[in-house]
Amino acid sequence: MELNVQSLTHRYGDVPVLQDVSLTIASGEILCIVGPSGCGKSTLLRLIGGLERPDVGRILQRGDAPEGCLNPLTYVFQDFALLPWRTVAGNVSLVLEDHGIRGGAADAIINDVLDRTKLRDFRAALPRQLSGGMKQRVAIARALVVDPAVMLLDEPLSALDAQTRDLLMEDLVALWSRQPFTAVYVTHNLAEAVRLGHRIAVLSRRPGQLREVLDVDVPLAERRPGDPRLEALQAQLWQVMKDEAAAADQELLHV
Ligand SMILES: Nc1ncnc2c1ncn2[C@@H]1O[C@H](COP(=O)(O)OP(=O)(O)OP(=O)(O)O)[C@@H](O)[C@H]1O
Repeated sequence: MELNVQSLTHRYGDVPVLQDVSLTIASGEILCIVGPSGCGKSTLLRLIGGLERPDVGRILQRGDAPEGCLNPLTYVFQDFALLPWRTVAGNVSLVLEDHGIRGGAADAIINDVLDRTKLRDFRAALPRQLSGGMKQRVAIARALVVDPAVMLLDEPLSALDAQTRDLLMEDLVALWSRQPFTAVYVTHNLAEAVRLGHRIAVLSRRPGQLREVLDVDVPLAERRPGDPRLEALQAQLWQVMKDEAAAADQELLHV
């Protein structure tokens, strides 16, 4: 399924947050959204996911969701948002229960997704027993279990240390390589964007306007930390963002 974001403009009270943002997210593509702090990245994701309605503009979903898709759009948040009293398998199964899928049919789907996210040995663990990286794997498994048409990820790795972030990025690439998914991935981390995005959309400071969309021509599976092609792209991104980030920083200081 392709997403077509058309001329989104949004404000909260007197504060304009997004200004005339248009984007297309192709089926099977990971689009990263970067931009200075407070420029409206999370707002854009919420509008795309239908959690809020834009003041102006619209989001069109084109094409069919995958066969077996239970929810066309699913979220992965920075803070994992797991139910602490449910096991790993229990957190992942919740949405299946909501759809009336139980017993053997549910087990087969859960086992598959736990295998794909390297969680099979942890199915009976509770969230409090897990590291941050494992908790986020559970959140990713919970998002994948509905076979979404599009995954919406809001700073999913920001709460994790650098090594864990790197492992999770490898896992996301492996997941995508095995079974490509469509994703919109918000991050303030440019290294993450060049590692995971097929394209990277750069927003200006608030109100966020689309400054540039860069293609990352290196195949996902070939991307490694320290790759000079990715570092050059990251430098190019920073060049686009630098003045905007500095201005956004000043705004925050003087509020
Ligand atoms: N529900 C809301 N009500 C009022 N203002 C809001 C609401 N949500 C966000 N804002 C404001 O809108 C602006 C954009 O917020 P948003 O979280 O979308 O930006 P962001 O780019 O994701 O920020 P960050 O990089 O800091 O996470 C900010 O000024 C924020 O304070």
